[in-house]
Amino acid sequence: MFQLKEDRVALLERIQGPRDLDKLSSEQLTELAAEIRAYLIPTVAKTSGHIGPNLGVVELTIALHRVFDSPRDTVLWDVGHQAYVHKLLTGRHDFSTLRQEGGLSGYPARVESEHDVIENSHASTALAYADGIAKAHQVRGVTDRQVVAVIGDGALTGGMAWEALNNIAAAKDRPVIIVVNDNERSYTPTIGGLAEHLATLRTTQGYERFLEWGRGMLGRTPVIGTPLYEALHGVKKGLKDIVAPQGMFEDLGLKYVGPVDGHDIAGMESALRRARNYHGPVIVHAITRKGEGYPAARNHQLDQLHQVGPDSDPETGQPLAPAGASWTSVFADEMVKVGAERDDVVGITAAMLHPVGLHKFAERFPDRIFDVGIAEQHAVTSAAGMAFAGLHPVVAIYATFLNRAFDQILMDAALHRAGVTFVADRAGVTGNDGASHNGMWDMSIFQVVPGLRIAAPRDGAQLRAQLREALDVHDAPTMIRFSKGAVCDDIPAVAKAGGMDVLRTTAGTALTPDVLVVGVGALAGVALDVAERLADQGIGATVVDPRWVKPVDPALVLLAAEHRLVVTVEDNVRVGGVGSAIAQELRDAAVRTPLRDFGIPARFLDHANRATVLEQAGLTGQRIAHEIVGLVAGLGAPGAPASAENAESAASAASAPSAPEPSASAGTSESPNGSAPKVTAR
Ligand SMILES: Cc1ncc(C[n+]2csc(CCOP(=O)(O)OP(=O)(O)O)c2C)c(N)n1
Ligand SMILES: CC(=O)[C@@H](O)[C@H](O)COP(=O)(O)O
Ligand SMILES: [Mg+2]
Repeated sequence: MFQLKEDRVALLERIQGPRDLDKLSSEQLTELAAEIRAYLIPTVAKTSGHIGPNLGVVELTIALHRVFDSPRDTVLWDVGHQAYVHKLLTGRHDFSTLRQEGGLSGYPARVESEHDVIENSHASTALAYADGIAKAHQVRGVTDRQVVAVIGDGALTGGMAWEALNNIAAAKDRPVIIVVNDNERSYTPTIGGLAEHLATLRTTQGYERFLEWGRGMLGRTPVIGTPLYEALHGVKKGLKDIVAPQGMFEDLGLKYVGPVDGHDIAGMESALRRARNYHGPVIVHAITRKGEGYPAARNHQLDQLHQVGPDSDPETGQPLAPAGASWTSVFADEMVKVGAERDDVVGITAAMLHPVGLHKFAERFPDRIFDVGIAEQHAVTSAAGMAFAGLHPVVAIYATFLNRAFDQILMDAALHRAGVTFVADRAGVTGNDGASHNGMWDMSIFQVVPGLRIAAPRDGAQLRAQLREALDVHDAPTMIRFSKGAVCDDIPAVAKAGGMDVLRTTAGTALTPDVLVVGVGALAGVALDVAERLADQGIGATVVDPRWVKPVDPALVLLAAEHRLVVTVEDNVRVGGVGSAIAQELRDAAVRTPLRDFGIPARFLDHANRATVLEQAGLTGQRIAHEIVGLVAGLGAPGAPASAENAESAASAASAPSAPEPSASAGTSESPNGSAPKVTAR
């Protein structure tokens, strides 16, 4: 039974780097593994994080850092959500600030350690990195450094992984060591032919029985020692070769080592040494258990506590405070209703059935749900096929992961006018998962897709309505994007303008409608706050929610012409976002009203909670209103017609840096929008 003893970290404190592991006996290594679990479970319960995946790689990571010499040898983690043990063994012992502002990243981070390489939390990339590094070693004549990539069975279902395997297998003289961390799950059990094949390799009866016998007989007591263990391991391996057919990895040309008990440090070390000494492309197939050593995780039917917290109960892994309605839960419930009304509607997930809210639909319509594995590109094009054959697929994928399916949306869906609805969950700033999880680019990159229509609901009622509107479009792809977390309270419209909802006007006040504030999606509430603050300064504002942000509603252009300044507020990068699209429409219509767009700077943003990151980006009512007051002053006397000169003076008012830019990850790409946004004269 797992004991929660946060103070039991005596051995761990002695591990300042991987080489300190060499001094530990096998008994001490086992104790170290226990200490790591005892530390991570209560700590991550407080901070939030991926406890299940990390408890599944404790022994694997210890063995890996004993056999290889990071950072001389390069150790790569696919997704990287399972790199906490790696961090602990490379000198980072304080996880109390995990995923918090200024604290430890939940993924590898080069700024934290020379042992960290891949910061991107998008799955299925590690093998391509490994292939590239191995090729670089070959070109540069580097022969004394290993490249080791740890990839989960889930990440192995991603297309990029197979592109890399194809390349890695091509060169028998180019060493790449791939450790497949096979715990049979992504969040839920991994799907597809690959999962079946891994199961074949894993569950060959004779091999399994022998493994059990070997484990029992050996007990791995010191008295038996490594030589006998190695010998028996060789016998076990030989047996496996007899009973387990040559696997597809070997058919591909990769040396296959395993399957190995990933929780057996000595066994893993033996397998990793064999792989290291092979001097070619080799796969070590490690069998692990997600949440190992933590009953609350092992018994967690849904996803073995893929992630917990913040502020969850370390004994149970459950949140201490119940969560309210989220954007995702509103979507989940509406999909069940739609599913009952429309038998052409099907759901598609990329290995994230529950996180994207399709689990209820799946329970009700088990024949109309498709989990494609971590294969977003396949999800999109497969959906285009379904649309061609008469279905209306709803493809629910986090906005950040949808980025990788841009070409499929552009060419396989939009070019073919496929009636597919994409639901971009976690759109906008997500925060604690760091730079590669923010869904902050979708309304820019998908702006360029001909025929694609994009909706950004401001609340649950609008999400329900816009989902249905999207499902009524059969000759073009549609996209609905909404944030992570609690759904915004319903905001009623006071009027309509074209397809847009007017949320506030100056009617009934002494104010003239100087400013048109366009509040996009979840930031509609911020737009209303801006208008309230402007009114306090004697500036009249009209607030509109465009609802469908692509294409730009013609009524918005007309409204802009009736105001002296247009302001857009969006939870998306400014570059190429909704504000840019509206500005272009105003230019094309020769409407000279100056426009100021507020959005996220095109930078990689460090992890912090969503509210903090939005504040850092200046996306608060107070900051925006403050800047608008200056801009309106620059436009001249109230009621004076907007002019280029006035706009220029307003532009100079805007040129002074306003909000401090959000803290950015290392390697930040400067962007033209790195400086304060400017009013663009018409
Ligand atoms: C491209 C992409 N899609 C989805 C995700 C979300 N995601 C994070 S971890 C995970 C499951 C990964 O499964 P596996 O590789 O087996 O690792 P495990 O959690 O089992 O250790 C998924 C789908 C992601 N990180 N990247
Ligand atoms: C590692 C990964 O990609 C996801 O597990 C990520 O942590 C998403 O978390 P949320 O579902 O809480 O947004
Ligand atoms: Mg897995």
